[in-house]
Amino acid sequence: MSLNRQHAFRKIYPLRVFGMALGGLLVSSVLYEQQAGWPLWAVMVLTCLLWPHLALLHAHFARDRHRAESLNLLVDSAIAGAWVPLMHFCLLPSVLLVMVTTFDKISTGIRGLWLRSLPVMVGTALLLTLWLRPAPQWDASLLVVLCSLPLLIAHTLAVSMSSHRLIRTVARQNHLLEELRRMDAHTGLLGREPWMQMAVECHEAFRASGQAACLMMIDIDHFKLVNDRHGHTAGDEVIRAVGLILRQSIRPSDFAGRYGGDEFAVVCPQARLDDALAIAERIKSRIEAIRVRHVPELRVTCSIGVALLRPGHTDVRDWINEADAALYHSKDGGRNQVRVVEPA
Ligand SMILES: Nc1nc2c(ncn2[C@@H]2O[C@H](COP(=O)(O)OP(=O)(O)OP(=O)(O)O)[C@@H](O)[C@H]2O)c(=O)[nH]1
Repeated sequence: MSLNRQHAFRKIYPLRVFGMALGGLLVSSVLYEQQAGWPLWAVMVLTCLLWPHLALLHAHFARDRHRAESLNLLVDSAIAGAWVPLMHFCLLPSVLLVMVTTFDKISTGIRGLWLRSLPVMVGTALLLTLWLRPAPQWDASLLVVLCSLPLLIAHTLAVSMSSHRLIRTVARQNHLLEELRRMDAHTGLLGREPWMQMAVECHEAFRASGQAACLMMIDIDHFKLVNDRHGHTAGDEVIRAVGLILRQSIRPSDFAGRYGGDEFAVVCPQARLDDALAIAERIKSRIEAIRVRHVPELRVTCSIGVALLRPGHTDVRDWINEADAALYHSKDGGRNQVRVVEPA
């Protein structure tokens, strides 16, 4: 049983005190209009003013507080049902009490609670009707209408506010889920597909408005050896460190993704080749400085290929291929370097 469910009664307590007090105002107006005797006034004090505190004590001292609070909620329904015949079926307050109590059950989110509460409410109303046989007095005076308003307004406001909160929470969580779906969990960089999507958009912007951009492919050198010599845990730490370095080395407008196992890709929109080369050199030297805990002798380098977006790149694949070709030149040239393929 979750801690939250066990402590829900504390959250319900002030709402019950407030709601029952407004219900008490409504019931009192009917009792006043119908010139009820003291026993009914005593029942009103017990059910509307004392009951919320008794419910708190009941849940607080129960072994299973969630179960006790569920029972309290059913007692709320029994009270609402009882007041229908006790108010001689006065239409407006009766409907209001029944509706508010039922909506409250639905809004607890406890599965089937409102359905279980209905027979309790109807049963109590029926029993008291059979016992007391009250003569119906359907009409509500202006005083009763006025005394219904606080409960009606407060309940509508409370329901709207809680739906508003719920909608905002769901929207926030959806946004977070979408972010997580786009991210590579290991490095905090974009996953390959979302990165590719953004690269396509950048390529389209270039075709539409000639907006310059550079792309770099980054591959860790001899990473298989890192794994073989120092173990996969050390390899994983290197991958994580490279992810962090990329995030810290690029400009806010750039975006970096994990392209494959030990291969990363960065797009720098509105960057000239010189700007991109400066970023690439920064990344290269920061990767050289990586040190892994427990493996002080481990040294890491990377090779980087950079390509400027050109009209000859008919789609994003051409652009990536050119950066890849530059990366292979860098590997062939002895690794740990940044290369650009000079356009033919
Ligand atoms: N520890 C770890 N290893 C990975 C991960 N992803 C890929 N690898 C390993 O990275 C290695 C990549 O090796 P290769 O692409 O063959 O090349 P390399 O050893 O880096 O050599 P060069 O690229 O030619 O310098 C493979 O052995 C993969 O198993 C990962 O997330 N963690």
